[in-house]
Amino acid sequence: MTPDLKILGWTQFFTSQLSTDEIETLTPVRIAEVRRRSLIALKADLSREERPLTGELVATDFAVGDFALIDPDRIIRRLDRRTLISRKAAGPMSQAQLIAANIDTLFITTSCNHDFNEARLERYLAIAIEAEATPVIAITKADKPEDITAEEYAERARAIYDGAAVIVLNAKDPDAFDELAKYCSTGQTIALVGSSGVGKSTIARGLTGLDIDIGDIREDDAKGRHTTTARSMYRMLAGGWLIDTPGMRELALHDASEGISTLFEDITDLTTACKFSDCAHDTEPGCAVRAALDDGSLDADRLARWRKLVEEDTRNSETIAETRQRGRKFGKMVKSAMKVKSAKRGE
Ligand SMILES: Nc1nc2c(ncn2[C@@H]2O[C@H](COP(=O)(O)OP(=O)(O)OP(=O)(O)O)[C@@H](O)[C@H]2O)c(=O)[nH]1
Ligand SMILES: [Zn+2]
Repeated sequence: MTPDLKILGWTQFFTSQLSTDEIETLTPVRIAEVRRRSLIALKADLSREERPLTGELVATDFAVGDFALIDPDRIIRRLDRRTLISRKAAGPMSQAQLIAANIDTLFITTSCNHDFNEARLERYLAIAIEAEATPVIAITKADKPEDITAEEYAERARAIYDGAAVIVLNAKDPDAFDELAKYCSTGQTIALVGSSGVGKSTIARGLTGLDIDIGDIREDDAKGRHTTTARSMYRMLAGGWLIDTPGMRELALHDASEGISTLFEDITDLTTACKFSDCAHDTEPGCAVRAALDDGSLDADRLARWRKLVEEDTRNSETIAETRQRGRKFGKMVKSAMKVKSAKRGE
């Protein structure tokens, strides 16, 4: 294993998954693009090579940012991920779609104006924590704050979660990137999320020196054609990688109960102190959550946001679980129908 692989974001975590045989015969790569029937593999010399998806390998099992092993002709296997960001796909078949793998830091972007919103930040924080990526809150437009000062926005952000660094910046100032750069050095992989207009593309351009538009990659059109071949992995000036895939823009919360528990650790702790284990924190006697509200140690707004987030997560996670269940039943039905057919044909 050559140390050059570090340039791709490779760590001991991935080396430990390889057999001696694999180390001798196969090439580790990072997946830079997932197409319908092939993958674009990024090699340690930074060249890109296409490999067809053959045999058991299907596009839906891969995400941009995954590490895999290839030989001169094929993809051999995907390696276990360190982190994974997925989303709930739109439409009735609400499956989880893989958005990006092995992200170290998620820059949650907002700005010093009406975009700043605790509930929105908490939703992204829960996603980052659940994915096991380090959340960093980047607040742009510090040069023209609205209503309150930039430092006051930073204070509000810091009050949300002490596990996230908060950086206030003017994304149009080249010096602003010094503070972000420490998350972007060789071996590191980042992604940017946030609403339209908060400055994601401005930050991405500053970090890469490339003329890119974050979140602007169109998804497949209704006829299932790929409408774009835009890249999804960009090398940053500091040496790391920025991943921007279709879907990063519409991240919705799902299966993030752990992320929510960590983010709202105070409330999680209170709920375990309620008299009834299925307490709805409503009118039940012995409710520790209500007691905290009453003595002023718990903020009512924060509790309301927690409730909404838990509800959203539960709703979305259920649909995904149900879809999976349906899919499995359908698969079984097809299999048994085929068995009947082949039995009829005397196979
Ligand atoms: N003054 C100031 N303007 C900024 C800052 N960050 C971004 N802008 C401006 O805000 C506008 C939107 O920035 P973008 O980088 O396009 O925002 P985005 O998040 O990529 O938005 P979408 O492309 O719509 O998703 C542009 O005109 C930027 O020049 C900042 O820190 N200060
Ligand atoms: Zn309770």
